[in-house]
Amino acid sequence: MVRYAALKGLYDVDKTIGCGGFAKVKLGTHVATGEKVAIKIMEKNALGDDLPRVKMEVEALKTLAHQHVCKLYQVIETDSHYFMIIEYCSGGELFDHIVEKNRLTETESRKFFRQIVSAVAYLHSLGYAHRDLKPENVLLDKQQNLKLIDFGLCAKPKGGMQAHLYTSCGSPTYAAPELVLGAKYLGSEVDIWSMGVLLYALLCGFLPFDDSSIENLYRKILSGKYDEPSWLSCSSKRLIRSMLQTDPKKRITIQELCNHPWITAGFLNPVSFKKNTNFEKDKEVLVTMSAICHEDREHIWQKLMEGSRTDYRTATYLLLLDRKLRGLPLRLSSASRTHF
Ligand SMILES: O=C(Nc1ccc2c(c1)CCNCC2)c1ccc(-c2cn[nH]c2)cc1OCc1ccccc1
Repeated sequence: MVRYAALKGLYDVDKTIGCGGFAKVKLGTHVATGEKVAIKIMEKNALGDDLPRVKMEVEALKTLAHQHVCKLYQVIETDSHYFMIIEYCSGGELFDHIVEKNRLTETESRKFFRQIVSAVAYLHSLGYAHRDLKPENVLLDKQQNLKLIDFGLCAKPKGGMQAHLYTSCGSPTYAAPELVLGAKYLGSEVDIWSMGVLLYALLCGFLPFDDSSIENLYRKILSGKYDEPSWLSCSSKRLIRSMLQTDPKKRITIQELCNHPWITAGFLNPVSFKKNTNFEKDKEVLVTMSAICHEDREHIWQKLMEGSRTDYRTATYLLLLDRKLRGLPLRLSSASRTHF
């Protein structure tokens, strides 16, 4: 039987490109537009207690729309599987990019780090904390733009960003001292620490706290002591110190980070967390869709607004919008008429 009957006619499925803990990522093609996508496949009964993470990720990604957050186009749920149709990031992991170049220059690091800060500032402005920021969760698209992935651990505390979280999660190597201690913590503050580890990895090519034994790793994190290689500039060292601050109350905040001299050096303006992608109403895209499915534009837009934001119609709209933003002609296969 066709392995993924639920995708038939909607997405062509190609090779597997990644296997995470409870998910497999395959390359795919959105049939109606011919656009490439990533298909994250999760087997329900293999998810176990990871099931809430999937629901958390879907809910978060449905809300989030930012140029540096990996876009969710569609969610298909069957009795046995979840399929998440996600933005194609052919640049692979930022981690591989760093390893390949040994380490990045200050200018290159700044370009990537500004994009991370912009994405995290946007998350925090909506009351979300990622809580699992690490190089493996930062992908690059074809234009070397950064895309944050894996919102399975992101939290939107009920009491807003000042409410304390307790679940210890994420990977120890990037975990802040208060997380390691199992103390109560603020999602926003642990994200700043993880971004400090990320910035260190960009500039140095290795991690500030690393040890094969988990006890030694924890001891190093709690000490807050790490090497400062000779090639680090003074301003880089100052910025990293302000992020890898063991006392979360003394740690730099996301707002201060957006305006930090190291971040703004060479740029005209501080990092803004304004997203430049909205779910804005695009006439040309709606005209293209209405030509195929013989519905008028308003009716299509209405259904898009009312829909769950994770159906084939939404995927088609967003992928056409992406094509337009890349200056490509809008095209739809007439066979797709029956699907939205
Ligand atoms: O599009 C994604 N990945 C991806 C696509 C194309 C290519 C590569 C990678 C690099 C490998 N050579 C072929 C080119 C892609 C998109 C989203 C997600 C994703 C979003 N939430 N969770 C996962 C994961 C993705 O991948 C995982 C991956 C696979 C191989 C290496 C690096 C990364």
